[in-house]
Amino acid sequence: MYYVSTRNKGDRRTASEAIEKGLAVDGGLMTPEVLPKLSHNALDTMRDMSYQQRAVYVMNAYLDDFTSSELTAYAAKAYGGGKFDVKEVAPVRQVDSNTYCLELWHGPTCAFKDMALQMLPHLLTASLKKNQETKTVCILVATSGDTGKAALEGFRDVDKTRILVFYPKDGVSAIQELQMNTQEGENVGVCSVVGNFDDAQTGVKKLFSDASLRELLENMGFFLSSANSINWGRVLPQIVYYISAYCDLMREEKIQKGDPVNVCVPTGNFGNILAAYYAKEMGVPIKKLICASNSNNVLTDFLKTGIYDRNRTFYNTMSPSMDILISSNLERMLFALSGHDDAQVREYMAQLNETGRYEVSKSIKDQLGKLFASGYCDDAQTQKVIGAMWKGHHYLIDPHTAVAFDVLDQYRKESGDTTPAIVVSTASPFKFCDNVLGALGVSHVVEGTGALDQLSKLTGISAPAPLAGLKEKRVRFHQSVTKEHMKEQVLEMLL
Ligand SMILES: N[C@@H](CCOP(=O)(O)O)C(=O)O
Repeated sequence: MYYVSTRNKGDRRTASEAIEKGLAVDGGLMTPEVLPKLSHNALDTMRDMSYQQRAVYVMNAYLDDFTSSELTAYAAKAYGGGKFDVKEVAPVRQVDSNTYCLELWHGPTCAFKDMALQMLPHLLTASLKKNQETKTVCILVATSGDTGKAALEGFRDVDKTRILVFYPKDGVSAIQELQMNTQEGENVGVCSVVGNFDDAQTGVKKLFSDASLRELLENMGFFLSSANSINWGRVLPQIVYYISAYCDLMREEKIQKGDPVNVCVPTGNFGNILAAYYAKEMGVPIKKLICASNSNNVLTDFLKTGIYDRNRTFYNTMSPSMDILISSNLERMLFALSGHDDAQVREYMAQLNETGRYEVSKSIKDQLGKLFASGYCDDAQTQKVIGAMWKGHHYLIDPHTAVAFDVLDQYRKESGDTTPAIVVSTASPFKFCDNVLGALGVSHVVEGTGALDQLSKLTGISAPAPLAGLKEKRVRFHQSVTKEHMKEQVLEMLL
């Protein structure tokens, strides 16, 4: 199978080339030329498999230049060896008669990004070898909180890699910031950017297209790649957990093979819900893809109207990982729904770049309407949902997950659709303990890591070990730059 740029189908690469480079040279996103379909007995076959085995089964269909035994070794390292605090890796928990929660935060950094960023380093380093790459890969990451830490942890001290993370100053939670700034490892760097996530992400994308930087780095023995979901190696492992969740529900006899389910995904950069779309296209009976946003509701409006317009107020919310107005992975969706019309995608992206706005064709709009439902939830409502979930179900959820539960509720009320739904839970509530405590009615929240103990005491639930251990960690990174100075920062961090 080959991968093509969403902006130029003529740019055709193997899987290992797509993963190694992260982004196409024209700024497009490398995307499978053809989506593989699950065979008619694939779900039955995977039903009784472990998460690791399912990951190999699914990834095999996409990665022609990797062998099954290579993928088996990566899956064992990524998801085994005690890296996840539950043996199921991505457990599905029943909340009520037709609502399930897919918990994706049992990994080393307590967010769903671990599901892909424990795998990507194996895929990327193998890709370097397969393509006889001698230079060191310099991975640039823009993060609104979760990707950064997961990427740092995944690539920490990985041979032939350097990783540099940019996050928005004042745009991540206190725990997220501490997780990143205390990161250990010889090949890591972290820096805040004055501005919001879009500033950081646009800044990183500019660095990718900066020919003089590329040349300079080449002379220093480096080349650039990405650990954001623009890299196909990030999206692929995320497809696995949707298929796995469906298999778990079959195994638990909550559903029969073929029964439809809805999925509700809190998303900002569109990578997580895009992975659910690919799972659906492969043959998982997903009926509606429900896209949940916070007050940065650019995706809600887009999916309802076909008009993408980022010219609006940017809000810093209590679900910061979704504080995004330029949603990178939508580009892959447009490529799929336009029938791989690279010229059309180029045109939309040029308009987005120049005016901050584009309107998709009627055909794309109609397809979006059939595939997706969308909604958003503000901070006040997010707090209420966290409180109600704890009171009603004794289930502690983080603000992003609360946004998804609320949007699912809105969808059900509006549509009357009672299809069993899987809500995607993207982060441990302890990552956002200050806001979670507030939602549970605590008026005096202790500063810093003390809030972890406070939440633990209040709920009787222990903080995940990697977060509880933050107290002992030394803060290593303090740098902050304006978006105009990110290039200098990259060079400085590499020296
Ligand atoms: N929510 C993300 C933003 C970056 O998204 P990604 O899917 O491209 O990694 C974060 O937590 O950093």
